[in-house]
Amino acid sequence: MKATTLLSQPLTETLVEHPYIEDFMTSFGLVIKPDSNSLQHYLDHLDPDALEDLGISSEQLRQSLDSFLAGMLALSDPMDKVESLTIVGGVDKSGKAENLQLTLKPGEVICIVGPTGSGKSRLLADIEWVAQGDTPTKRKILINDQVPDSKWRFSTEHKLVAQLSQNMNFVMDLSAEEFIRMHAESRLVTDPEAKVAQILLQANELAGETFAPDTPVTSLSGGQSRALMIADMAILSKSPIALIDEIENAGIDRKKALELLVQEEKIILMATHDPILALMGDRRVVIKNGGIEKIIESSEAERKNLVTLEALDNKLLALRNRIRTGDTLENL
Ligand SMILES: Nc1ncnc2c1ncn2[C@@H]1O[C@H](COP(=O)(O)OP(=O)(O)OP(=O)(O)O)[C@@H](O)[C@H]1O
Repeated sequence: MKATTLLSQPLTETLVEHPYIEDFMTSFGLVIKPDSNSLQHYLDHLDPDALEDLGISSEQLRQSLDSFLAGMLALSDPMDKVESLTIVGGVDKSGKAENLQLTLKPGEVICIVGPTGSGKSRLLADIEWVAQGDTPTKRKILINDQVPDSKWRFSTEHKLVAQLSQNMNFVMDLSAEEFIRMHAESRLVTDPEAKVAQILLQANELAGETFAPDTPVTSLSGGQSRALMIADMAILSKSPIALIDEIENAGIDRKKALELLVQEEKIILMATHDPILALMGDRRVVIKNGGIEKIIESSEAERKNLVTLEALDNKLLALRNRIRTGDTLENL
């Protein structure tokens, strides 16, 4: 299903095929009915004054709907299986060749490390854009050892990378359960209710503080909304690559979060300088001056130190909790 067809066909068809559009409009206080007009016609004829009363402009609504539909269509379309992703080296900022070919497989966790401005985001962007020597780094990305089909690049329906961004700005007035159900509905899964239940369960396991299914998404804490989005990404997203900026220590079980994504056979790329997360990764890609300088495999000796680091982390977490509850730190 192309977004253009979705906009031009009669609403009687669109709303049956994509029931979540109705939920989307309802969440903004708008009514949409199945009739012979198209979604485009509906959007073009919304009363600007009524929208103003609802606190949203026509452009904002359109933008929000576009990104919402892109996400939904990406979720609902079957994808080819990605068995491997290969980064073919390009050049660093001085033009020096990287001279490497790095192959990543599903179930692997790769950390991207390097100083500020070194090119970590650029590497992630090269992967997301499926670069073919046409970015400043001149890197090339292969999928299953081949130059990939351009659909990965140009179609919002085949997203290679699912990104967990740092800020979760929920604009919709929905409960956690309704929000997840809306995602699940767009998938042709046999039992969407079971998926919804599974996501809520996993999210609660990841979140430090549990939340009820009827909690409005806007009332979730930072850790809870992140936990919800990680569980949603692991269980519903079909994108074979999960890209995660730092999973900060916002009351979320980072180890379980990673395990959940690994279990779903995704390639996980994480830009982080957190020692615990770095050691949980299989490999660390070190970026310097815009190029991949080296690749470090997490060693046994490093992994052993994970226990010590976790103990330190728990100690800091306990101190943080004391600060949170108004305690003082004279006695550690
Ligand atoms: N190989 C390269 N050749 C040319 N320009 C590059 C190369 N790699 C990165 N750059 C450019 O360098 C700038 C900084 O890179 P980037 O934003 O990826 O750094 P970063 O490591 O993510 O930084 P931060 O940690 O501050 O977020 C960007 O403008 C990026 O496009």
